[in-house]
Amino acid sequence: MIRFEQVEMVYPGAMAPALRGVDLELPEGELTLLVGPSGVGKSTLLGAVCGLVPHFTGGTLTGRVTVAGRDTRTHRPRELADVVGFVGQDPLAHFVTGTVEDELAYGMESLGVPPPTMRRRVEETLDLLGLAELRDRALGDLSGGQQQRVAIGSVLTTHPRVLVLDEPTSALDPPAAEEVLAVLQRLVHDLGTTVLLAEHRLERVVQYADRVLLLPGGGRAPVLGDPAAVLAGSPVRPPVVELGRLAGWSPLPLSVRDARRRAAGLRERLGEAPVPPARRTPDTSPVPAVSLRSVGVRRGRRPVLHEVELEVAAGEAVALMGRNGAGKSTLLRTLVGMHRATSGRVAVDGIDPARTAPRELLRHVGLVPQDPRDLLYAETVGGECEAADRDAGAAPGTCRALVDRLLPGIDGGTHPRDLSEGQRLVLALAVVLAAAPPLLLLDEPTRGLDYAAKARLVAVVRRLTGEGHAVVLATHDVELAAELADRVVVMAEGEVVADGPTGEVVTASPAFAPQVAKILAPAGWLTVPQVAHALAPEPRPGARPPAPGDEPGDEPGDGSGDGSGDGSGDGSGGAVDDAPGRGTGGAA
Ligand SMILES: Nc1ncnc2c1ncn2[C@@H]1O[C@H](COP(=O)(O)OP(=O)(O)OP(=O)(O)O)[C@@H](O)[C@H]1O
Ligand SMILES: Nc1ncnc2c1ncn2[C@@H]1O[C@H](COP(=O)(O)OP(=O)(O)OP(=O)(O)O)[C@@H](O)[C@H]1O
Repeated sequence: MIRFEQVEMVYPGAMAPALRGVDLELPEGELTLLVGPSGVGKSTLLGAVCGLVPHFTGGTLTGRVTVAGRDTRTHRPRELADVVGFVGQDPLAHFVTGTVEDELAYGMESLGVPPPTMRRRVEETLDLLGLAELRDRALGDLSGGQQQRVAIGSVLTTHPRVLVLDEPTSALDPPAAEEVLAVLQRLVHDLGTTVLLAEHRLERVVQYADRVLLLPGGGRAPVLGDPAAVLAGSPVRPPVVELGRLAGWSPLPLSVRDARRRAAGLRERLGEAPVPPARRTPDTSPVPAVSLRSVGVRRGRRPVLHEVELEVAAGEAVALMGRNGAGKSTLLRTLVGMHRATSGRVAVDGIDPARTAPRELLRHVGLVPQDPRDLLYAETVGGECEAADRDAGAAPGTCRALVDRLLPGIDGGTHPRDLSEGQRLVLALAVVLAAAPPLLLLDEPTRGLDYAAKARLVAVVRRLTGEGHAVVLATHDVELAAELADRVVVMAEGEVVADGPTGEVVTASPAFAPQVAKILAPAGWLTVPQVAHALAPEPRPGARPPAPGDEPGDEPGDGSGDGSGDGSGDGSGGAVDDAPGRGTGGAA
């Protein structure tokens, strides 16, 4: 159905091809999961299937890509629209109408679907994606996850034979992600739709995949095959596979269910090993990093936050979780003064952010927004980093060093617009981390990040909390919350509905539980590094067990720091083989 013949793609002005030697065929009626390190070329490959590459991006595509027999280089995206539906990484950029309902209908209108059919499909899709209440809403006034749902819905209504989706669940809350994936699987099984989907959070998707297509990077050829077989040799692996490797299970499990069936022996081995206690809550400094008292916030005329109470101490890492539209981003934006509280009191590092000049505010708090583009203004990565160092009064080179540490191989001359999703996020993170304000706010900070980059981010943030910085992150990534947060705050409908130690909150609901917690329940393990540490045959003298959030090899005094040392520097995201769980005495 989708065929690549010796495909190579070079972007304008690029030194090296973004794709090389892709020669394979994806058969009809299967769900293929596209995986690989950040910046390796996944979006480029998807773009070549729907024609955006090279028609809209420019550059030179050699070889041939055909979809249902049509050559995507000689057919423009419009001429492929009756066959291929595409959901991109940035929904807002692809929206063509103003409201939710219009957007769901637009694709069908352009394909000439009869009005009664259109009406029926719009209603079905509104229900399917939980959008019924939002049908008249302006697209720009939706939360990130709500926008992503609309983007997916607008493509589903056209019933394409081929569906191409780029990280389609990256902004979705865990239950919504499951629903979307179940819908895609039903299309594949019932209608024979061909689905090609790129995703970093393999723990969410791999059990739905018929095949996995791996772009390993570093000049190695793509690998297409059975999911378990491909992931066994893949540089990117979900926690369930990491745990399987650690325990020596063969074949490797792909789902929590498979793993649970095999976990008896591992449970026994772990036996009496103490589950590491939650990290010591840091001493409360006289000035809390965040203090919200009965805070209410409106957006437009809509009340969005109600009576929010929240206190975050210096040195704490707090994860905000909760459904799409619950108010997480609004809360973070309120903490940097972008929204003014209509009631209650907001204090950040002792000041009211809505009444503080931006320059002064920078010294107290920094936000990495949900869309990192909102933070980036310079023409090049290098320029952005220099400006960040200047604004923050940091030593020259600070920001650039952070970029290299999080994701090696990003060229300083690249325009931020031309970065891959993960590369751009890393740049925005580095800009804010370079300033190292007392309070760091991260809104969904893992989109586009491979496991290795995520682990390095955890290490960087951990070091900052260790130095007394407070971190609040809004995230749907339950694995990240388990690794990074001391505390989890759950929001619903603009209110705080739960607030407690990570281990307690995430295991209280299957929606928030990380894979390891599900596999080894009722014991309290949350992450692979914790389990690896407990199994390590000879713990070094004086080594403490890792707490949630610690990265392998990031123990005090161990000097191995960020677990990198991978930098292949080829722009392929390089860091391919240091995912969490390695180097911890993996007693497989
Ligand atoms: N429009 C463009 N112009 C120039 N270079 C680009 C452009 N788009 C992407 N690139 C480069 O091509 C490479 C592959 O990017 P791509 O977005 O395909 O990666 P990806 O695997 O999807 O990454 P991620 O996991 O971060 O989403 C990157 O090095 C990126 O900087
Ligand atoms: N500009 C706006 N005008 C009016 N309402 C808005 C606006 N932006 C967001 N909202 C609404 O405010 C509510 C909270 O949105 P917010 O972005 O804070 O949610 P969130 O918890 O961050 O969601 P997500 O997980 O999807 O990112 C949602 O119902 C959203 O539709």
